[in-house]
Amino acid sequence: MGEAPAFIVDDLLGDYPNGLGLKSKGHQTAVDAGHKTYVIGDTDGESALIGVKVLEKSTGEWIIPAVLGTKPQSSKRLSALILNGDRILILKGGSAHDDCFWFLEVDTPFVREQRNKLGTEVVAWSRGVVGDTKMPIVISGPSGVGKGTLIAKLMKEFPSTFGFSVSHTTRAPREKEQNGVHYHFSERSVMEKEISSGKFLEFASVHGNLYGTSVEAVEVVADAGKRCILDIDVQGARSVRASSLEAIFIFICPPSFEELEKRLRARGTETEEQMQKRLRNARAELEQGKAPGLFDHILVNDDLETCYKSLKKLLGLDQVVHSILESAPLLVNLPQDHSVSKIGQKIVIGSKEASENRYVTCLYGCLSFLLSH
Ligand SMILES: Nc1nc2c(ncn2[C@@H]2O[C@H](COP(=O)(O)OP(=O)(O)O)[C@@H](O)[C@H]2O)c(=O)[nH]1
Ligand SMILES: Nc1ncnc2c1ncn2[C@@H]1O[C@H](COP(=O)(O)OP(=O)(O)O)[C@@H](O)[C@H]1O
Repeated sequence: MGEAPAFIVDDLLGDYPNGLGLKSKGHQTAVDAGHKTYVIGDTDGESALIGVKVLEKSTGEWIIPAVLGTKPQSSKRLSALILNGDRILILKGGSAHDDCFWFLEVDTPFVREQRNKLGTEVVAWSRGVVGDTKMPIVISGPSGVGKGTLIAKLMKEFPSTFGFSVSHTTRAPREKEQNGVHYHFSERSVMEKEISSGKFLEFASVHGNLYGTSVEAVEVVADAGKRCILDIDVQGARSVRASSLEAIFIFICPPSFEELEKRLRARGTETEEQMQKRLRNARAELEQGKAPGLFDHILVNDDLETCYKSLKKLLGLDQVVHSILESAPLLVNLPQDHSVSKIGQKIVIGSKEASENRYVTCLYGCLSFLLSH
């Protein structure tokens, strides 16, 4: 294989006029996206985290954007590449495999929505994941339909494959629920503050309480190399659909409304008043769940074992001998001295320290490394 054309984005900084406050080149990198230039790196010389500044090219105005998501620690050597015109892949030289590449969303539907909501420039970080991470699974359905039961069965049968996204909620814990396992139980004022600081991928008010999926909840599962399961309501599913997190959306229906009420009563976790509220909301949720375009699959949970079998089938698990982690990801630490370029659908990371280029296939939010020869 010949030498891939290397493109080190740091080189771009040489093209900038003086007086832009840019520091030593390796600590920063600049990428053009439409009529804006994003300068990423050590932007104030003080923070230990990677900063972002945006240059509006038509006016020459610098903007400090609102930054959502967990910011990466700064690095001595950064390079970057724009993907699909809406997100920037950032590589941190000399970093460990679990910290070496990140995505900065600059114009995805999620960022655009946040920009409209906040009325300011917005960017959003997400950590890249090495390995063949499959798409997260979003499971929705009315209270008492059996979402938790089905998810528990899946996690029990495939413990090394699936990880549960532990949501935050302001509702009180039920008797057997553990903080940090079933939910992160939170005060409303704390959660509201965290919502405005951009901690959540999505959030919604459900049955009178706040519920939200933090960016970290999904990252923890991905970092463990597992496939993430989200148990969220229909509003949450809609937000995830609008975000750049690609997922499979499954809606669980009861065989009848009477059966739903029976299950909810038999579970015995709600007061009569709460139960009535959940049943009222169930009617609307069932209608929204069946609306076209939101859910990829609708399963009726009549007989539990039959429904569980159907769930496994649509997740491609029905034939699987229990060793999902067959192909262990090839873990590499990104060398300090590297270059990055895009050739067709492939992203090529060239390394002067290694004799060969490392070929990387880019899936969204996930890079799987394939060594080339
Ligand atoms: N949007 C959103 N909904 C959530 C989240 N976590 C849980 N939910 C939903 O909130 C609703 C109430 O959940 P919960 O109080 O545990 O009651 P249950 O559905 O009766 O088990 C359910 O529809 C959940 O799917 C979250 O992080 N975001
Ligand atoms: N297919 C089923 N048939 C009968 N009962 C079920 C079935 N699926 C779940 N259940 C029971 O219904 C109740 C509600 O299930 P749960 O998983 O807590 O629902 P959700 O998480 O959707 O609120 C639980 O007591 C559970 O044991």
